[in-house]
Amino acid sequence: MGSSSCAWERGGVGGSCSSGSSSASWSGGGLDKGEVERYARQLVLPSFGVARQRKLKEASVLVVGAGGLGSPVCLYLAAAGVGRIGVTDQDDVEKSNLHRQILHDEAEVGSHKAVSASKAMRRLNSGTEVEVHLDGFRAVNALGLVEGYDVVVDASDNPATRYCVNDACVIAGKPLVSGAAIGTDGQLSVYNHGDQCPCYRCVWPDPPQEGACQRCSDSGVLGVLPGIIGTLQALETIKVLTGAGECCSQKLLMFDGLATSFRSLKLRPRQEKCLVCGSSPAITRETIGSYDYEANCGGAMHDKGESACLRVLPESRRVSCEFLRSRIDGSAATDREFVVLDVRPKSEYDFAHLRGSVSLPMDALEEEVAAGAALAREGKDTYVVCRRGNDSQVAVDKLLRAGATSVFDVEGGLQRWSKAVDPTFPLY
Ligand SMILES: Nc1ncnc2c1ncn2[C@@H]1O[C@H](COP(=O)(O)OP(=O)(O)OP(=O)(O)O)[C@@H](O)[C@H]1O
Repeated sequence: MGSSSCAWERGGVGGSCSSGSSSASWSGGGLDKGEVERYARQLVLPSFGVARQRKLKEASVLVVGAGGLGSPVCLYLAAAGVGRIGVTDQDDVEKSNLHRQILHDEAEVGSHKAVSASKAMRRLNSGTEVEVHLDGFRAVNALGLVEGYDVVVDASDNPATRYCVNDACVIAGKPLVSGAAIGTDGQLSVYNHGDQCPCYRCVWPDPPQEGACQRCSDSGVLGVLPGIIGTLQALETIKVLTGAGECCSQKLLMFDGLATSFRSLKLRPRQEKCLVCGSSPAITRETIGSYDYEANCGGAMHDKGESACLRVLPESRRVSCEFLRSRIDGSAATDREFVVLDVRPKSEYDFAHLRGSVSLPMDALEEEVAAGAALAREGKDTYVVCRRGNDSQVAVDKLLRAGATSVFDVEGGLQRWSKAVDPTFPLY
Protein backbone atom coordinates (compact mmCIF):
# COMPACT_ATOMS: atom_id res chain seq x y z
CA MET A 1 0.00 0.00 0.00
CA GLY A 2 1.42 3.38 -0.99
CA SER A 3 2.31 5.70 1.87
CA SER A 4 0.09 8.49 0.61
CA SER A 5 -3.05 6.40 0.33
CA CYS A 6 -5.65 6.12 3.02
CA ALA A 7 -5.36 2.82 4.94
CA TRP A 8 -9.12 2.60 5.02
CA GLU A 9 -12.16 4.73 5.45
CA ARG A 10 -15.50 3.93 6.96
CA GLY A 11 -18.72 5.85 7.22
CA GLY A 12 -17.72 8.67 4.93
CA VAL A 13 -17.97 11.37 7.60
CA GLY A 14 -15.07 13.06 9.33
CA GLY A 15 -11.44 13.80 8.46
CA SER A 16 -9.89 13.65 5.03
CA CYS A 17 -6.84 11.61 4.13
CA SER A 18 -4.62 13.68 1.93
CA SER A 19 -1.07 12.83 0.99
CA GLY A 20 1.51 14.23 3.36
CA SER A 21 -1.10 15.45 5.86
CA SER A 22 -0.38 14.97 9.55
CA SER A 23 -4.01 13.98 10.24
CA ALA A 24 -4.94 10.33 10.88
CA SER A 25 -4.83 8.01 7.94
CA TRP A 26 -8.45 7.01 8.41
CA SER A 27 -11.92 8.21 9.26
CA GLY A 28 -14.37 6.29 11.45
CA GLY A 29 -17.50 8.27 10.76
CA GLY A 30 -17.35 9.99 14.12
CA LEU A 31 -16.14 6.97 16.08
CA ASP A 32 -12.61 6.53 17.38
CA LYS A 33 -10.45 3.42 16.99
CA GLY A 34 -11.51 1.96 20.32
CA GLU A 35 -15.17 2.45 19.48
CA VAL A 36 -14.87 0.92 16.05
CA GLU A 37 -13.14 -2.12 17.54
CA ARG A 38 -15.58 -2.36 20.40
CA TYR A 39 -18.77 -2.12 18.37
CA ALA A 40 -17.44 -3.84 15.23
CA ARG A 41 -19.95 -6.71 15.32
CA GLN A 42 -22.92 -4.36 15.14
CA LEU A 43 -21.20 -1.81 12.87
CA VAL A 44 -20.94 -4.45 10.16
CA LEU A 45 -24.69 -5.07 10.25
CA PRO A 46 -26.31 -3.50 7.19
CA SER A 47 -29.39 -2.72 9.30
CA PHE A 48 -27.30 -0.88 11.89
CA GLY A 49 -23.95 0.54 10.78
CA VAL A 50 -21.87 3.50 11.82
CA ALA A 51 -24.51 6.21 11.56
CA ARG A 52 -26.76 4.41 14.03
CA GLN A 53 -23.87 3.68 16.35
CA ARG A 54 -23.15 7.39 16.40
CA LYS A 55 -26.80 8.08 17.22
CA LEU A 56 -26.51 5.76 20.22
CA LYS A 57 -23.37 7.57 21.33
CA GLU A 58 -25.18 10.91 21.18
CA ALA A 59 -28.31 9.58 22.91
CA SER A 60 -29.48 9.48 26.51
CA VAL A 61 -31.81 7.10 28.34
CA LEU A 62 -33.44 7.22 31.76
CA VAL A 63 -34.03 3.82 33.38
CA VAL A 64 -36.63 3.83 36.17
CA GLY A 65 -35.88 0.92 38.49
CA ALA A 66 -32.61 -1.02 38.80
CA GLY A 67 -34.28 -4.35 39.56
CA GLY A 68 -35.15 -7.41 37.49
CA LEU A 69 -36.07 -5.54 34.30
CA GLY A 70 -33.67 -2.67 34.84
CA SER A 71 -30.70 -5.04 35.07
CA PRO A 72 -30.58 -6.21 31.45
CA VAL A 73 -31.77 -2.80 30.28
CA CYS A 74 -28.85 -0.99 31.93
CA LEU A 75 -26.28 -3.61 31.02
CA TYR A 76 -27.25 -3.98 27.36
CA LEU A 77 -27.66 -0.24 26.80
CA ALA A 78 -24.27 0.46 28.33
CA ALA A 79 -22.72 -2.42 26.38
CA ALA A 80 -24.33 -1.20 23.14
CA GLY A 81 -22.71 2.22 23.54
CA VAL A 82 -25.54 4.55 24.61
CA GLY A 83 -23.76 7.82 25.43
CA ARG A 84 -25.52 8.74 28.68
CA ILE A 85 -27.64 6.58 30.96
CA GLY A 86 -29.49 7.83 34.03
CA VAL A 87 -30.70 5.29 36.56
CA THR A 88 -33.11 5.94 39.37
CA ASP A 89 -34.07 3.71 42.28
CA GLN A 90 -34.52 4.30 45.99
CA ASP A 91 -34.13 0.77 47.27
CA ASP A 92 -31.22 -1.30 48.56
CA VAL A 93 -30.03 -4.60 47.12
CA GLU A 94 -31.40 -7.64 48.96
CA LYS A 95 -30.20 -11.21 48.78
CA SER A 96 -33.51 -12.31 47.27
CA ASN A 97 -32.87 -9.93 44.33
CA LEU A 98 -29.73 -11.70 43.15
CA HIS A 99 -31.37 -14.54 41.23
CA ARG A 100 -32.61 -12.05 38.64
CA GLN A 101 -31.11 -8.61 39.23
CA ILE A 102 -27.83 -9.32 37.50
CA LEU A 103 -26.66 -5.72 37.83
CA HIS A 104 -25.93 -6.50 41.47
CA ASP A 105 -23.68 -9.10 43.05
CA GLU A 106 -23.21 -10.58 46.52
CA ALA A 107 -20.83 -7.83 47.58
CA GLU A 108 -23.53 -5.22 46.90
CA VAL A 109 -26.20 -6.67 49.20
CA GLY A 110 -27.27 -3.77 51.41
CA SER A 111 -25.99 -1.06 49.09
CA HIS A 112 -28.13 1.38 47.17
CA LYS A 113 -29.38 -0.14 43.92
CA ALA A 114 -28.82 2.93 41.78
CA VAL A 115 -25.22 3.18 43.00
CA SER A 116 -24.62 -0.53 42.49
CA ALA A 117 -26.14 -0.23 38.99
CA SER A 118 -23.88 2.68 38.13
CA LYS A 119 -20.80 0.73 39.20
CA ALA A 120 -21.80 -2.23 37.06
CA MET A 121 -22.37 -0.05 33.99
CA ARG A 122 -19.09 1.80 34.47
CA ARG A 123 -17.25 -1.51 34.79
CA LEU A 124 -18.82 -2.65 31.56
CA ASN A 125 -18.31 0.48 29.48
CA SER A 126 -16.21 3.40 30.63
CA GLY A 127 -17.31 5.30 27.52
CA THR A 128 -20.88 5.57 28.78
CA GLU A 129 -21.65 8.48 31.07
CA VAL A 130 -23.72 7.23 33.99
CA GLU A 131 -25.95 9.45 36.13
CA VAL A 132 -27.43 8.30 39.43
CA HIS A 133 -30.71 9.58 40.87
CA LEU A 134 -30.94 8.30 44.41
CA ASP A 135 -34.41 9.46 45.39
CA GLY A 136 -36.41 7.32 42.99
CA PHE A 137 -39.08 8.52 40.61
CA ARG A 138 -41.82 10.61 42.23
CA ALA A 139 -44.45 13.10 41.12
CA VAL A 140 -42.35 16.03 42.34
CA ASN A 141 -39.23 15.12 40.38
CA ALA A 142 -40.94 13.33 37.46
CA LEU A 143 -40.83 16.03 34.83
CA GLY A 144 -37.35 17.22 35.71
CA LEU A 145 -35.98 13.68 35.38
CA VAL A 146 -37.73 12.79 32.15
CA GLU A 147 -36.86 16.06 30.43
CA GLY A 148 -33.17 15.32 30.83
CA TYR A 149 -33.24 12.25 28.53
CA ASP A 150 -34.28 11.20 25.01
CA VAL A 151 -36.08 7.98 25.93
CA VAL A 152 -37.45 6.63 29.20
CA VAL A 153 -37.52 2.94 30.16
CA ASP A 154 -40.03 1.90 32.79
CA ALA A 155 -38.47 -1.00 34.69
CA SER A 156 -40.41 -0.41 37.89
CA ASP A 157 -42.82 -2.76 39.60
CA ASN A 158 -45.82 -0.79 40.81
CA PRO A 159 -48.79 0.92 39.16
CA ALA A 160 -48.34 4.33 40.81
CA THR A 161 -44.84 4.63 39.34
CA ARG A 162 -45.99 3.34 35.95
CA TYR A 163 -48.73 6.00 35.68
CA CYS A 164 -46.43 8.74 36.92
CA VAL A 165 -43.65 7.81 34.48
CA ASN A 166 -46.18 7.66 31.65
CA ASP A 167 -47.71 11.04 32.43
CA ALA A 168 -44.32 12.72 32.64
CA CYS A 169 -43.33 11.16 29.29
CA VAL A 170 -46.50 12.42 27.61
CA ILE A 171 -46.07 15.94 29.00
CA ALA A 172 -42.38 16.03 28.05
CA GLY A 173 -42.98 14.35 24.67
CA LYS A 174 -40.67 11.38 25.35
CA PRO A 175 -41.13 7.82 24.11
CA LEU A 176 -41.66 5.28 26.88
CA VAL A 177 -40.41 1.70 26.66
CA SER A 178 -42.46 -0.24 29.15
CA GLY A 179 -42.08 -3.82 30.36
CA ALA A 180 -43.50 -6.06 33.07
CA ALA A 181 -42.66 -9.57 34.29
CA ILE A 182 -44.27 -11.67 36.99
CA GLY A 183 -44.27 -15.40 37.66
CA THR A 184 -43.46 -16.95 34.31
CA ASP A 185 -45.10 -14.32 32.07
CA GLY A 186 -44.11 -10.96 30.70
CA GLN A 187 -45.25 -8.14 28.45
CA LEU A 188 -43.79 -5.23 26.56
CA SER A 189 -44.86 -2.15 24.61
CA VAL A 190 -43.50 1.19 23.42
CA TYR A 191 -45.88 4.02 24.34
CA ASN A 192 -46.15 7.62 23.25
CA HIS A 193 -43.97 7.13 20.19
CA GLY A 194 -45.47 8.90 17.18
CA ASP A 195 -48.80 10.70 16.54
CA GLN A 196 -51.22 7.82 16.76
CA CYS A 197 -49.36 5.79 19.34
CA PRO A 198 -51.31 5.54 22.61
CA CYS A 199 -49.81 6.28 25.99
CA TYR A 200 -49.92 3.77 28.86
CA ARG A 201 -52.98 5.56 30.30
CA CYS A 202 -54.86 5.38 26.96
CA VAL A 203 -54.48 1.60 27.08
CA TRP A 204 -55.05 1.20 30.83
CA PRO A 205 -57.35 4.11 31.74
CA ASP A 206 -58.46 2.64 35.06
CA PRO A 207 -55.64 2.14 37.56
CA PRO A 208 -55.99 -0.97 39.73
CA GLN A 209 -57.27 -0.79 43.29
CA GLU A 210 -54.62 -0.75 46.00
CA GLY A 211 -53.28 -4.27 46.55
CA ALA A 212 -54.90 -5.65 43.37
CA CYS A 213 -51.60 -5.76 41.50
CA GLN A 214 -49.31 -8.78 41.79
CA ARG A 215 -45.73 -8.14 42.87
CA CYS A 216 -42.69 -10.38 42.55
CA SER A 217 -42.22 -10.19 46.32
CA ASP A 218 -45.61 -11.83 46.86
CA SER A 219 -46.24 -13.90 43.73
CA GLY A 220 -42.69 -14.88 42.85
CA VAL A 221 -40.87 -14.66 39.52
CA LEU A 222 -38.66 -17.06 37.62
CA GLY A 223 -35.31 -15.25 37.53
CA VAL A 224 -34.79 -15.38 33.79
CA LEU A 225 -38.21 -13.87 32.95
CA PRO A 226 -37.36 -10.22 33.65
CA GLY A 227 -34.09 -11.00 31.86
CA ILE A 228 -36.01 -11.78 28.68
CA ILE A 229 -38.41 -8.85 28.91
CA GLY A 230 -35.72 -6.39 30.01
CA THR A 231 -33.53 -7.49 27.11
CA LEU A 232 -36.44 -6.81 24.74
CA GLN A 233 -36.85 -3.38 26.36
CA ALA A 234 -33.18 -2.69 25.62
CA LEU A 235 -33.72 -3.76 22.00
CA GLU A 236 -36.77 -1.49 21.63
CA THR A 237 -34.86 1.40 23.17
CA ILE A 238 -32.04 0.96 20.66
CA LYS A 239 -34.58 0.91 17.82
CA VAL A 240 -36.36 4.03 19.08
CA LEU A 241 -33.04 5.87 19.43
CA THR A 242 -31.61 4.87 16.07
CA GLY A 243 -34.68 4.42 13.90
CA ALA A 244 -33.64 0.85 13.05
CA GLY A 245 -36.41 -1.63 12.27
CA GLU A 246 -39.98 -1.32 13.55
CA CYS A 247 -40.79 -0.58 17.17
CA CYS A 248 -43.25 -2.47 19.29
CA SER A 249 -45.55 0.54 19.40
CA GLN A 250 -49.34 0.38 19.04
CA LYS A 251 -49.11 -3.25 20.05
CA LEU A 252 -48.66 -5.22 23.23
CA LEU A 253 -46.27 -8.15 23.13
CA MET A 254 -47.02 -10.94 25.59
CA PHE A 255 -44.60 -13.71 26.52
CA ASP A 256 -45.57 -17.02 28.09
CA GLY A 257 -42.39 -18.43 29.59
CA LEU A 258 -43.77 -21.91 30.27
CA ALA A 259 -44.99 -22.38 26.70
CA THR A 260 -42.09 -20.32 25.28
CA SER A 261 -44.53 -18.43 23.08
CA PHE A 262 -45.05 -14.81 22.08
CA ARG A 263 -48.39 -13.27 21.17
CA SER A 264 -49.10 -9.69 20.20
CA LEU A 265 -52.25 -7.59 20.46
CA LYS A 266 -52.94 -4.53 18.37
CA LEU A 267 -53.64 -1.53 20.61
CA ARG A 268 -56.23 1.19 20.02
CA PRO A 269 -54.77 4.54 18.99
CA ARG A 270 -54.46 7.55 21.31
CA GLN A 271 -57.68 8.20 23.25
CA GLU A 272 -59.49 11.55 23.22
CA LYS A 273 -60.61 11.05 26.80
CA CYS A 274 -57.21 10.18 28.17
CA LEU A 275 -56.47 12.12 31.38
CA VAL A 276 -53.03 13.09 30.19
CA CYS A 277 -52.88 12.99 26.39
CA GLY A 278 -56.59 13.56 25.61
CA SER A 279 -58.19 16.77 24.40
CA SER A 280 -58.76 18.23 27.88
CA PRO A 281 -56.10 16.74 30.11
CA ALA A 282 -56.41 16.85 33.90
CA ILE A 283 -52.75 16.02 34.41
CA THR A 284 -50.53 18.71 32.94
CA ARG A 285 -47.11 20.26 33.32
CA GLU A 286 -48.59 22.46 36.06
CA THR A 287 -50.41 19.73 37.99
CA ILE A 288 -48.25 16.61 37.72
CA GLY A 289 -46.04 17.55 40.68
CA SER A 290 -48.97 17.61 43.08
CA TYR A 291 -50.97 14.73 41.60
CA ASP A 292 -51.44 12.02 44.23
CA TYR A 293 -50.37 8.89 42.35
CA GLU A 294 -50.42 6.70 45.44
CA ALA A 295 -54.05 7.58 46.19
CA ASN A 296 -55.20 7.49 42.56
CA CYS A 297 -53.10 4.78 40.97
CA GLY A 298 -53.01 1.66 43.11
CA GLY A 299 -51.00 2.40 46.25
CA ALA A 300 -47.42 2.92 47.35
CA MET A 301 -44.77 3.94 44.84
CA HIS A 302 -41.86 2.70 46.83
CA ASP A 303 -41.94 -0.70 48.42
CA LYS A 304 -39.64 -0.26 51.43
CA GLY A 305 -40.09 -3.59 53.18
CA GLU A 306 -41.71 -3.27 56.57
CA SER A 307 -42.78 0.33 56.07
CA ALA A 308 -45.31 -1.01 53.59
CA CYS A 309 -47.14 -2.69 56.50
CA LEU A 310 -50.87 -2.33 56.94
CA ARG A 311 -52.34 -1.37 60.29
CA VAL A 312 -55.72 -2.91 60.71
CA LEU A 313 -55.58 -4.05 64.35
CA PRO A 314 -55.48 -2.23 67.70
CA GLU A 315 -52.24 -2.47 69.71
CA SER A 316 -53.89 -4.87 72.16
CA ARG A 317 -54.11 -7.46 69.37
CA ARG A 318 -50.45 -7.30 68.47
CA VAL A 319 -47.41 -8.91 70.06
CA SER A 320 -43.76 -8.42 69.23
CA CYS A 321 -41.42 -11.05 67.84
CA GLU A 322 -39.45 -10.81 71.08
CA PHE A 323 -42.60 -11.68 73.05
CA LEU A 324 -43.28 -14.68 70.81
CA ARG A 325 -39.71 -15.85 71.40
CA SER A 326 -40.29 -15.63 75.16
CA ARG A 327 -43.37 -17.82 74.76
CA ILE A 328 -41.45 -20.33 72.67
CA ASP A 329 -38.44 -20.51 75.03
CA GLY A 330 -40.70 -20.56 78.11
CA SER A 331 -39.41 -17.33 79.66
CA ALA A 332 -42.73 -15.43 79.34
CA ALA A 333 -44.71 -14.70 82.50
CA THR A 334 -47.56 -16.96 81.46
CA ASP A 335 -47.98 -20.68 81.15
CA ARG A 336 -51.16 -20.67 79.09
CA GLU A 337 -51.07 -23.09 76.20
CA PHE A 338 -50.44 -21.50 72.84
CA VAL A 339 -50.21 -22.25 69.15
CA VAL A 340 -48.38 -20.41 66.36
CA LEU A 341 -50.36 -20.26 63.09
CA ASP A 342 -48.40 -19.54 59.93
CA VAL A 343 -50.74 -18.13 57.25
CA ARG A 344 -48.23 -17.94 54.39
CA PRO A 345 -48.75 -20.14 51.31
CA LYS A 346 -47.69 -23.75 51.94
CA SER A 347 -44.77 -23.41 49.49
CA GLU A 348 -43.24 -20.69 51.69
CA TYR A 349 -43.93 -22.58 54.92
CA ASP A 350 -42.15 -25.57 53.39
CA PHE A 351 -38.89 -23.76 52.83
CA ALA A 352 -38.69 -22.21 56.32
CA HIS A 353 -41.00 -21.99 59.34
CA LEU A 354 -40.83 -21.58 63.08
CA ARG A 355 -40.37 -24.90 64.83
CA GLY A 356 -43.72 -26.19 66.09
CA SER A 357 -45.78 -23.68 64.08
CA VAL A 358 -48.85 -24.91 62.20
CA SER A 359 -49.40 -24.13 58.51
CA LEU A 360 -52.81 -22.60 57.80
CA PRO A 361 -52.61 -20.66 54.50
CA MET A 362 -55.05 -17.76 54.11
CA ASP A 363 -57.47 -19.66 51.85
CA ALA A 364 -57.60 -22.58 54.30
CA LEU A 365 -58.17 -20.13 57.15
CA GLU A 366 -61.06 -18.57 55.23
CA GLU A 367 -62.56 -22.05 54.72
CA GLU A 368 -62.14 -22.71 58.43
CA VAL A 369 -63.94 -19.46 59.25
CA ALA A 370 -66.72 -20.19 56.73
CA ALA A 371 -67.19 -23.70 58.13
CA GLY A 372 -67.52 -22.29 61.68
CA ALA A 373 -64.40 -24.15 62.77
CA ALA A 374 -62.42 -21.06 63.71
CA LEU A 375 -62.94 -21.53 67.44
CA ALA A 376 -61.30 -24.95 67.57
CA ARG A 377 -58.25 -23.48 69.27
CA GLU A 378 -60.16 -21.50 71.92
CA GLY A 379 -58.53 -22.00 75.29
CA LYS A 380 -55.10 -21.58 73.76
CA ASP A 381 -53.43 -18.29 72.88
CA THR A 382 -53.06 -18.14 69.10
CA TYR A 383 -50.20 -16.17 67.57
CA VAL A 384 -50.50 -15.57 63.83
CA VAL A 385 -47.45 -15.02 61.63
CA CYS A 386 -46.92 -14.32 57.96
CA ARG A 387 -43.99 -12.97 55.97
CA ARG A 388 -44.28 -9.23 56.55
CA GLY A 389 -47.08 -8.81 59.06
CA ASN A 390 -49.86 -7.82 56.66
CA ASP A 391 -51.75 -11.07 56.03
CA SER A 392 -51.41 -12.02 59.68
CA GLN A 393 -53.36 -8.91 60.67
CA VAL A 394 -56.08 -9.71 58.16
CA ALA A 395 -56.19 -13.28 59.49
CA VAL A 396 -56.48 -12.14 63.12
CA ASP A 397 -59.26 -9.76 62.11
CA LYS A 398 -61.17 -12.61 60.43
CA LEU A 399 -60.73 -14.89 63.45
CA LEU A 400 -61.92 -12.18 65.84
CA ARG A 401 -65.00 -11.56 63.69
CA ALA A 402 -65.67 -15.30 63.75
CA GLY A 403 -65.77 -15.12 67.57
CA ALA A 404 -62.23 -16.08 68.58
CA THR A 405 -61.03 -14.20 71.65
CA SER A 406 -57.40 -14.98 72.25
CA VAL A 407 -55.73 -14.39 68.88
CA PHE A 408 -52.80 -12.05 68.27
CA ASP A 409 -50.84 -10.75 65.32
CA VAL A 410 -47.05 -11.12 65.44
CA GLU A 411 -45.92 -7.66 64.40
CA GLY A 412 -43.66 -7.42 61.37
CA GLY A 413 -43.93 -11.15 60.66
CA LEU A 414 -41.04 -13.44 59.87
CA GLN A 415 -39.05 -10.62 58.27
CA ARG A 416 -38.96 -8.89 61.66
CA TRP A 417 -38.24 -12.26 63.33
CA SER A 418 -35.20 -12.68 61.11
CA LYS A 419 -33.96 -9.16 61.83
CA ALA A 420 -34.77 -8.88 65.53
CA VAL A 421 -34.72 -12.39 66.96
CA ASP A 422 -32.98 -14.96 64.83
CA PRO A 423 -30.77 -13.79 61.96
CA THR A 424 -30.37 -17.40 60.85
CA PHE A 425 -34.02 -17.42 59.76
CA PRO A 426 -34.06 -16.78 55.96
CA LEU A 427 -34.94 -13.18 55.08
CA TYR A 428 -36.78 -13.03 51.79
N1 LIG B 1 -40.88 5.09 41.91
C1 LIG B 1 -39.78 4.38 41.69
N2 LIG B 1 -38.62 5.01 41.40
C2 LIG B 1 -37.48 4.30 41.19
N3 LIG B 1 -37.41 2.97 41.26
C3 LIG B 1 -38.54 2.31 41.57
C4 LIG B 1 -39.77 2.97 41.79
N4 LIG B 1 -40.71 2.04 42.07
C5 LIG B 1 -40.09 0.85 42.02
N5 LIG B 1 -38.78 1.01 41.73
C6 LIG B 1 -37.74 -0.02 41.64
O1 LIG B 1 -38.02 -0.88 40.56
C7 LIG B 1 -37.35 -2.13 40.81
C8 LIG B 1 -38.29 -3.23 40.45
O2 LIG B 1 -37.57 -4.41 40.60
P1 LIG B 1 -38.23 -5.82 40.81
O3 LIG B 1 -39.53 -5.85 40.14
O4 LIG B 1 -37.24 -6.83 40.34
O5 LIG B 1 -38.55 -5.94 42.36
P2 LIG B 1 -37.83 -5.56 43.73
O6 LIG B 1 -38.68 -4.54 44.39
O7 LIG B 1 -36.40 -5.22 43.54
O8 LIG B 1 -37.80 -6.93 44.52
P3 LIG B 1 -38.91 -7.71 45.34
O9 LIG B 1 -40.22 -7.37 44.68
O10 LIG B 1 -38.52 -9.13 45.19
O11 LIG B 1 -38.80 -7.19 46.74
C9 LIG B 1 -36.96 -2.14 42.28
O12 LIG B 1 -35.57 -1.99 42.39
C10 LIG B 1 -37.69 -0.94 42.86
O13 LIG B 1 -37.03 -0.33 43.95
